[in-house]
Amino acid sequence: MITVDEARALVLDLAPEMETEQVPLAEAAERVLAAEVTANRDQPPFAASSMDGYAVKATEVELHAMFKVIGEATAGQRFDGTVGPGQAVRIFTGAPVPDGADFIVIQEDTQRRGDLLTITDEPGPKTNIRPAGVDFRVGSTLSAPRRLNARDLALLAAMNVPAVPVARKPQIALIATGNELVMPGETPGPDQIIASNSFGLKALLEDAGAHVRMLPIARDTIKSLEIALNLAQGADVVVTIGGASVGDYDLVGEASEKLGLQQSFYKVRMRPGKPLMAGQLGEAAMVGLPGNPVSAMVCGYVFLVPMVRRMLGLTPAGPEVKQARLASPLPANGPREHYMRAWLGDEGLSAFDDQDSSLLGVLARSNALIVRPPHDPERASGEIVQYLPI
Ligand SMILES: Nc1nc2c(c(=O)[nH]1)N[C@H]1C(S)=C(S)[C@@H](COP(=O)(O)OP(=O)(O)OC[C@H]3O[C@@H](n4cnc5c(N)ncnc54)[C@H](O)[C@@H]3O)O[C@H]1N2
Ligand code: MOO
Repeated sequence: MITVDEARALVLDLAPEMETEQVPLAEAAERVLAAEVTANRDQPPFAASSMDGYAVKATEVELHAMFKVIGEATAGQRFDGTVGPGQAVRIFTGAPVPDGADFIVIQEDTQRRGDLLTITDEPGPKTNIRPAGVDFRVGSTLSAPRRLNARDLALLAAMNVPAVPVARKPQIALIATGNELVMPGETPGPDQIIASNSFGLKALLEDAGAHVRMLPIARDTIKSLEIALNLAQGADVVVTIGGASVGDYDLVGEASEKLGLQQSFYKVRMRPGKPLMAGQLGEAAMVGLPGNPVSAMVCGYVFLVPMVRRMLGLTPAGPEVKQARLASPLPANGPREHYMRAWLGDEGLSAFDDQDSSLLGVLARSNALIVRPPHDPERASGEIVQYLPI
């Protein structure tokens, strides 16, 4: 059986690179910027007042100094003249600083009667002027690749960039398999349960930047699986859930091989997630996840999210392994790399007692997966271990 790292490398090899498409800025949130963007203007494009007040000459600023107000500068309409000795221009936040002025006295420090302005409080040394280009200049760049967040979008808008090149969203088709499954909201028969994995995986993969299409549940027959796999055509990645193990009704491998799957690997030395399968199915990459709900989700974090990141051109593709102190001890690990559901709090990491791979409740109460190497010995409280934030 191959290791998790080997399996992830093979999965990443299957991940197709996405082309670039242009999207309007208003639709670019969370998309992956595919090429560096360059500002073609300075911001602010002129020296601007940062306060409401009066533009004067700095050398004339002192308590009780008096000025004649000769005009007004607003945000959007500059004062065209020049501020001379003894003169002031009424100015508002964001307005261009008039020629001849190099200091803004805030209005709270002044008293005005008609055109006569007096400084009534010590203004202090701050000029209240934002130099031209202090935020960014022509040629400033926003680097790529990057997932565009709210802050990036505000900056791009200020740069006057109306549309951006982004990586096309990977299209992922999700196929739940099993005679026992019905959709949430349906009435299950006495031996049936609700298909849950697709919902967790859809949220996880869309959060990573993919577009996910949930296909109808496939039943445990070759024919039904073939129909579902055919419906998945057009997807960049086809993900099946369940039917991956060795039981008589675990037919995903057989059905996909009938359709021409070139298998890359089957089974990984990990827990949960052992019966993972991956390969190339026509134009698409295919990943067959184990059906146990936690196994499917853990494989989502460990393999599918990295795959989406690779397709989007993000680096590193692999999950970010962190380190933290154990708040409670851990038993020795077995031969498989173990991803243990855990809670990371102020005291450190605590693994949940029951790690059975059917327990979604435990997964929902977790915010970390402790990563245990094969044959890791017992660990005491206070020891440092590796974990994935989830
Ligand atoms: N004799 C062996 N039995 C099993 C082995 C093994 O090595 N030898 N491996 C076990 C491990 S580990 C796992 S993981 C599971 C994987 O099984 P499958 O991928 O074949 O999954 P199913 O049998 O179809 O389902 C397992 C379990 O999960 C439930 N399930 C399936 N799909 C969904 C879904 N979309 N939403 C919610 N729950 C789902 C299903 O009802 C079963 O309870 O095999 C072990 N067996
Ligand atoms: O590999 Mo299974 O996923 O341990 O439950």
